[in-house]
Amino acid sequence: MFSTAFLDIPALAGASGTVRLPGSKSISNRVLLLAALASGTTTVHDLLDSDDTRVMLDALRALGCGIDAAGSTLRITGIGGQLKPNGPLLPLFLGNAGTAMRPLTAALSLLGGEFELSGVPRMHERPIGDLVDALTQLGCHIDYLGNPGFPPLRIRPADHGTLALDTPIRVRGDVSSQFLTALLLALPLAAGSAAPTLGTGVSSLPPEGVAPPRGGPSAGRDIVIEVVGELISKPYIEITLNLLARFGIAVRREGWERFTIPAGSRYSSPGDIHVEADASSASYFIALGAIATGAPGQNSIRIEGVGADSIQGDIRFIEAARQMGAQVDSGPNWLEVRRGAWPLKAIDLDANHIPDAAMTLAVMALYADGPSTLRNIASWRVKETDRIDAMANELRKLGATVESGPDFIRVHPLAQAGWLPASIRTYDDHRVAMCFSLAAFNPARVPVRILEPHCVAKTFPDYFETLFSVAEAFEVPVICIDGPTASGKGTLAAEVARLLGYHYLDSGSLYRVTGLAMRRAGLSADPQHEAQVAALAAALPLHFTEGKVLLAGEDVSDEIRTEAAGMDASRVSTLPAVRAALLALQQRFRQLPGLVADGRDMGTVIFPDAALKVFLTASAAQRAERRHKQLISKGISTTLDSLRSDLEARDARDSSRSVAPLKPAQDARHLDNSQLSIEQSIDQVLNWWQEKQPFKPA
Ligand SMILES: Nc1ncnc2c1ncn2[C@@H]1O[C@H](COP(=O)(O)OP(=O)(O)OP(=O)(O)O)[C@@H](O)[C@H]1O
Ligand SMILES: Nc1ccn([C@H]2C[C@H](O)[C@@H](COP(=O)(O)O)O2)c(=O)n1
Repeated sequence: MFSTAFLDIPALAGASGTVRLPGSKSISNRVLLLAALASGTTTVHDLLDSDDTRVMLDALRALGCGIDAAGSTLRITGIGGQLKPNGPLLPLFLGNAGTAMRPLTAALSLLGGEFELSGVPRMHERPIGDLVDALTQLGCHIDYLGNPGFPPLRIRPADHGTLALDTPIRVRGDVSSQFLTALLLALPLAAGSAAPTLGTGVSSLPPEGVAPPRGGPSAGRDIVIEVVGELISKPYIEITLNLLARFGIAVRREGWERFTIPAGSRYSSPGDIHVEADASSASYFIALGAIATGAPGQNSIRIEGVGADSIQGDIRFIEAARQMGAQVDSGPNWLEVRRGAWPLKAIDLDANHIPDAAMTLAVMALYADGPSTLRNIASWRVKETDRIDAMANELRKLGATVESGPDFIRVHPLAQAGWLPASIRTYDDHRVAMCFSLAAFNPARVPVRILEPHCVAKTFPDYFETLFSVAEAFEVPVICIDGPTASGKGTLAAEVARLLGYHYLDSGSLYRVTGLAMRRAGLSADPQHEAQVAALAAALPLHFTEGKVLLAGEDVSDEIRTEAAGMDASRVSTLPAVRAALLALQQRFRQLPGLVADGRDMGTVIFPDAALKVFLTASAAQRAERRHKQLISKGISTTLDSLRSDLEARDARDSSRSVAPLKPAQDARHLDNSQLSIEQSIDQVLNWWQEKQPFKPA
């Protein structure tokens, strides 16, 4: 995941290949709650691992569920609809996860116990009043701890004997379908008791030491929910009903107005359950297939984990994408998408059935042949942010003309000359971040800056990595930092790479490993061994992982850092055949979203077209002192004098060799950091980099 302050996506030329997407958020959090309420153990496969599922899991753990994770499989031992009695007040933090806040509010109101449910500030602006009204009408006790109608909430135990289950429970369906989902998921707690009943006559005794089952005299009867107002986002209700059925609750539906949970309903674990890949997340890659072309013969994006027969409503995004011109093929659990009509065809769509995925259409509209209108999307205004305003603002920054109203957005396409390089604000909304990445395919070849890209952690932590695995840039940006030994190149380059979210190449380590391999093979850095050492360099079984350098699986990170290994590297690097053998390996590090490379010839030979080249120096005295400190801190004893004469010898050899000598590139910027702190050097390089970027401040 990119945890940087911003992520610059260079202009993208095309995309092709296969992506496997993370599990559906909607299915994951519903399955987690149902598994928690059921008795027995449920094994969940391919669960989404994200912020929203993490807050749900934390809450369920706090409620007493057993949770064991192994790879992409999770085993949940449910509480069987029973809380341990007389627990203390339990505070539960639910982040910005509506799929946790709403259903847990309903379930905890019926479970008994005292709870305080809170979230991030935006969660405290997301309405929950209609659900609280429905639960209060039923006899549950919920208090607002902040603004009426919004979390945070305090929940106190309800008296199950007095729950008003004789009359239908009425809930509004026109603000968020999650209110109805919450009731459907939770109300079997009141219907599923096996205590004496009015309707079925079934009875049994609770196990010893466990609180009496929910329900009391009101249990054992059908529970009816009536929807007030036109129900929005119906496909999400279908997911809810589908999963309830998997857990043994067969809800009867009459139209979209009336839902009946049959008397005696009781959650029963299906044992194993698989989570489909997220259809809303698939929308970005369906759009990618529709917008981008790939190399000849690789002209499609294949999406694995979800197919057209998905139970998720957002799968109907495919219909909208097809309407805009995408060619979509599908099979069991896969989709394949390629560009059809180009430019895309403008669309006028009632997008009420695909509210989340429809945001992707708003960005696709920039590539269309006329204005596109998305209607009936008032729910966008009460999501992670006001998505109508957010999309309109950010699309305008790209240069687009956008009209919007209470429940619609109209986006005009952009001509090549109209595209602007924009810093996209993401409003802590994962979907804003993800869909605006598609703007990087613009024909004007301007880059796109995504601010706070880590917000994708809500549902798709590796979104950008997945995009970059199939996308191709016109040019991947490179920053080169060359200079003599111990000038601080590595320290500076690694930190600049981290702050920009770029890859990092420590080219010296390749020469150091070659020197080590040479020694181990009993060779020397002399012309008579040049071909053999070059052959070793060309086939180095090298692997970089978590800051370690592995040679044929062996961790050689420390061994290559000694002064003797540095000298060997310096010697081996004078051999032209070795340098040639390492050329392609170094250039392969140039990958999206960018690269920071340090060494001696990064700017002169390996990446001569780099956008920024820095030649870093410091006085020999300073460098010897820094290296001395560095070695002493590692417990290696040495003297300042010997270090200084070694580094001067190394500088002399590196600068005087015939091939790719250490020297500043003609267009390099010089930075003498003798009197600068590490932070000052980093700031200087980042300022130089920013000066080269076309983005206006956000
Ligand atoms: N501006 C600076 N001020 C003070 N110390 C610094 C500065 N930059 C780097 N250092 C310190 O100097 C030491 C050497 O830095 P570093 O290993 O990054 O140098 P290098 O140029 O990559 O060396 P080599 O080429 O030998 O790998 C480190 O301990 C680092 O913390
Ligand atoms: N691009 C490079 C990088 C390194 N070398 C050689 C010369 C150095 O003395 C030696 C070790 O490099 P360090 O790890 O100290 O950066 O490797 C080179 O020739 N070209």
